[in-house]
Amino acid sequence: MSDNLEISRRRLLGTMGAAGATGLAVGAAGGAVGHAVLGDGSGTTGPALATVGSTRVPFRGAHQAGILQPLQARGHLVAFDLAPGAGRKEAVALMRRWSTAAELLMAGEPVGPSDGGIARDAGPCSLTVTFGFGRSFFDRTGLVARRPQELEPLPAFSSDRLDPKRSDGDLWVQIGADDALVAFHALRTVQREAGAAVRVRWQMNGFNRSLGATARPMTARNLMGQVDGTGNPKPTDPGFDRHVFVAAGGAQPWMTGGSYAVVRRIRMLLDDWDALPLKHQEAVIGRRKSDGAPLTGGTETTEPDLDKLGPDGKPVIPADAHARISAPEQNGGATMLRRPFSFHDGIGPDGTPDAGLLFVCWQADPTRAFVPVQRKLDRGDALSAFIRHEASALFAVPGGPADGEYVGQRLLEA
Ligand SMILES: C=CC1=C(C)c2cc3[nH]c(cc4nc(cc5[nH]c(cc1n2)c(C)c5CCC(=O)O)C(CCC(=O)O)=C4C)c(C)c3C=C
Ligand SMILES: [Fe+2]
Repeated sequence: MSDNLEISRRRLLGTMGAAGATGLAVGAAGGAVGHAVLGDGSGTTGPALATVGSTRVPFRGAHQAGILQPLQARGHLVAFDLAPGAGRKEAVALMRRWSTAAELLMAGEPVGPSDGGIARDAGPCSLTVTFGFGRSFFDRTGLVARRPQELEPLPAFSSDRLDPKRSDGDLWVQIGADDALVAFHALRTVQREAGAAVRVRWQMNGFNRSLGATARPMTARNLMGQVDGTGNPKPTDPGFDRHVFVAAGGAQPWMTGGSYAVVRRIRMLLDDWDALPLKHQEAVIGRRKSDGAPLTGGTETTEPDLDKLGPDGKPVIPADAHARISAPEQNGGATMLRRPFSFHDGIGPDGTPDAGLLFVCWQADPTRAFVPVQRKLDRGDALSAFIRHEASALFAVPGGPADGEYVGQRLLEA
């Protein structure tokens, strides 16, 4: 492979998160956006509807959907608690109902006679519906013996400002789609199919850039304006599966092919951030804001030179730069797949935006990925002055369902 091809492949993968690692059922593997003249007589052109709408992600496979797919434009994260009196029997019935619904939704089909028709006319729009189990689920269902060690509560970090009502939960559903109505329809359906078995504990709504908004596929930006996602591991990297997915032969066989999701609602202090001069903003991250290239030069995909000193004898990428502190090389190889959504929940009582990042990261073992990295960030990350961790949760996300299975069957019926 030539250098140029290599660079474009890495760029594409950075853009897509981990796109292309799992099959998208329709061949529109994100990015190849066609154009069409809209039929309103205005002469306006736009992405061909067939491209965004028809992209369908398979529900079944080795891993659940919603981990390896490109970031979607809309997301809903919802945690549920089992209702008083509900236990394993109710959980089995619930996961059956939710799995049946998710498979239909991801195929772009209505769900039952009471479907409200919110997504009528739209295709699947890359919809993914992902299910996870929180630590408390195992107490509620009498399955403590099958609770993975990896679900130990996350340690408290000194910078945490966590709201318990918006943290944790027995069950978690992550919904993502490239259309707001399709995502909302999935959310409504999940809520409806929940019936009396569970109660919503918290809900968070997020977004990312829409497919086709940029002239070429690019790594996403967050609400601070930074290119965010560059350093993500790629499915073609050696050890990618080992870092992200639970391997066969572990202590909890039902988690084979699964992953652990850490969810953090991280408020950005955007007024403070925006008041910071560009050079300081770039020093906080260790990368250029314009194109995400490391401060030591090159392009977005150039490896940062963490040893390079400037004329003043100081490291070009400062010692407290976020990208330095979080880099796998600085953390004994700790690697996670970050797949976030931005959020904006209006203006807070203090007049500043209640906005930031719904940080979601995926790993085979949070005690070897999120926890050590966050410990280090907590001690000395220059970004800490501009963010606030407000909610936290950890979920065990089982592998994808095989034909005829529902999600979690290997846990609930083994
Ligand atoms: C504990 C894990 C992490 C949290 C929490 C976190 C929050 C957070 N990050 C940004 C912005 C950027 N992060 C970047 C890189 C990066 N961040 C983490 C981990 C956490 N970030 C890792 C593992 C990495 C990759 C490091 C590497 O591989 O070298 C970057 C640089 C571009 C990139 O690689 O993505 C940005 C920008 C924000 C705004 C934020 C909380 C709101
Ligand atoms: Fe980060």
